[in-house]
Amino acid sequence: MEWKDLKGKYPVFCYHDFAIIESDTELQVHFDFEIEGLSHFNPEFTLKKPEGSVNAGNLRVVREMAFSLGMIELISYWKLTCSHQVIVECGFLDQKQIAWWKHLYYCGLGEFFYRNHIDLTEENFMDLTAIGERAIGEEDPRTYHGNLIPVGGGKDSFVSLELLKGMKADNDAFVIGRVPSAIHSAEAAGYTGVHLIQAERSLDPRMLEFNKQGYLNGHTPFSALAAFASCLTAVIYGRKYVCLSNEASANESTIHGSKVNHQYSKTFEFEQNFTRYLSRYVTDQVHYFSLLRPLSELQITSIFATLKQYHSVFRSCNVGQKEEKWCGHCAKCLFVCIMLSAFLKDEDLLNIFHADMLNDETMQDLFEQLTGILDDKPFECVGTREEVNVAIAMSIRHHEASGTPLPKLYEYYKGTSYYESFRNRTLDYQMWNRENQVPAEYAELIHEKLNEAQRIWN
Ligand SMILES: CC(=O)N[C@H]1[C@@H](OP(=O)(O)OP(=O)(O)OC[C@H]2O[C@@H](n3ccc(=O)[nH]c3=O)[C@H](O)[C@@H]2O)O[C@H](CO)[C@@H](O)[C@@H]1O[C@H](C)C(=O)N[C@@H](C)C(=O)N[C@@H](CCC(=O)O)C(=O)O
Ligand SMILES: Nc1ncnc2c1ncn2[C@@H]1O[C@H](COP(=O)(O)OP(=O)(O)OP(=O)(O)O)[C@@H](O)[C@H]1O
Repeated sequence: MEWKDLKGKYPVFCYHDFAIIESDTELQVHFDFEIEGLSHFNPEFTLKKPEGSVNAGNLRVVREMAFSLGMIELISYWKLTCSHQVIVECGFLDQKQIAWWKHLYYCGLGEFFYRNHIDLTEENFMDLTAIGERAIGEEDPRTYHGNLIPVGGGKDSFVSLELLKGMKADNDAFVIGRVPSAIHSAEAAGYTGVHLIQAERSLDPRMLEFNKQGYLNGHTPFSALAAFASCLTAVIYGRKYVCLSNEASANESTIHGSKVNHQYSKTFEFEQNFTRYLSRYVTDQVHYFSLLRPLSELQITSIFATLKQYHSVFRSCNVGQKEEKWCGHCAKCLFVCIMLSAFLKDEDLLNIFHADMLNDETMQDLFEQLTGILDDKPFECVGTREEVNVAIAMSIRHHEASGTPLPKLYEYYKGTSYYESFRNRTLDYQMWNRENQVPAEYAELIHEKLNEAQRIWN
């Protein structure tokens, strides 16, 4: 279906309402969205409550968070028709908030617009109005403490779990959805029982049905959803810090020379905007930051490569996520394999991935996209072109020093001009991206781990 036709046929999208349904053990938020003339959509978000907790739904902060969660959920339904007018009936937004949400939607849907050839601007893609009231309710009398650690199941969250293990008594791991690798990762790091918080998020099946019929579909900013969901959870559990594992490398755009970034809601720009919004409009008790923000993917991998006890558990592959396996064919699998090849031997890589990707010539296109030989990066959560090249150069040197034959993709790489540019490059363990919001006491933990990794690998 053509986006212009759909936009014309369905001009109005409504966020009618959100309802907090609460029992002694559970808090559920039920949303009501509608594309006028097409359908209502009623997704839900469900969270187990801590034992002995009071009625959270009476708190202003919980109502404001639940409303905001709906503001980010709605984008998955809005994208079916890209309706011009979006009317929010169940909450109030001032002009700054309206601009804030439009910026998030526009950048977070950058890949969706690009791949569907939708040439709208941030000014004209949507007219957002809010005609409801600001959330009211009791103020929260508690003082929050401890860490909530959202876990995705890949190497990055393992590094955060490891960095924060000294504070374990005051930590909770948090997983959205039934993601087996994430649940097993948290468990492997010792987070079980009440310290493993799981949230259920349902997608309205009518949206999935419209997808099948050919309505518009594409990437949505899942990490922005994770930001709101984890902060709501931090409020319910009285946790002060929400410690994400997004890295500096996420800031690089996917499409060369443009701002289109698959990982927009993992960027520092989003993190800063989000924390400002949170403290101004919702709560100043929760501090959302990414613990790994000062680091590159290669630095993170240097730490993860030392955590051998987790090598059989972690899964970074989004394709095989539901079956808890590495698909062995996607950009993320190849990217993680290249990163680890800078530190681990070929047989260790085979044990992890059960696929010999570096000898698989069908991976050459993805390999060229990751290195920058081709202009655009794959639409996946992968690191910068530069660090991919540095990892390959490091691995080639290790192979040559030990007299091990080079895998086919690295043999091919040696014949490209990229090899000449990168052949002597190595990881700078002490590199520290200053664009971060990591509290000083946590930064110290990262420095210690980096030094340890440097001692092991040098
Ligand atoms: C697509 C997505 O975000 N999936 C996350 C979701 O998985 P779920 O099982 O609920 O849905 P899917 O089977 O993946 O999708 C079914 C259809 O529904 C549409 N859809 C899905 C989610 C959504 O928020 N909006 C939608 O419209 C979709 O278009 C399909 O037609 O929840 C899981 C946790 O419960 C996440 O783990 C799933 O994330 C996937 C692994 C995934 O690949 N996500 C990509 C968006 C992705 O690239 N994720 C990045 C984050 C990038 C970012 O900008 O935030 C990453 O994981 O590194
Ligand atoms: N289903 C989820 N539940 C809770 N938090 C999540 C979920 N998916 C992702 N996150 C959060 O977003 C961060 C970034 O996601 P991403 O998938 O890039 O990281 P990862 O799974 O930790 O590692 P990798 O980059 O190797 O996949 C995670 O580290 C985690 O903090």
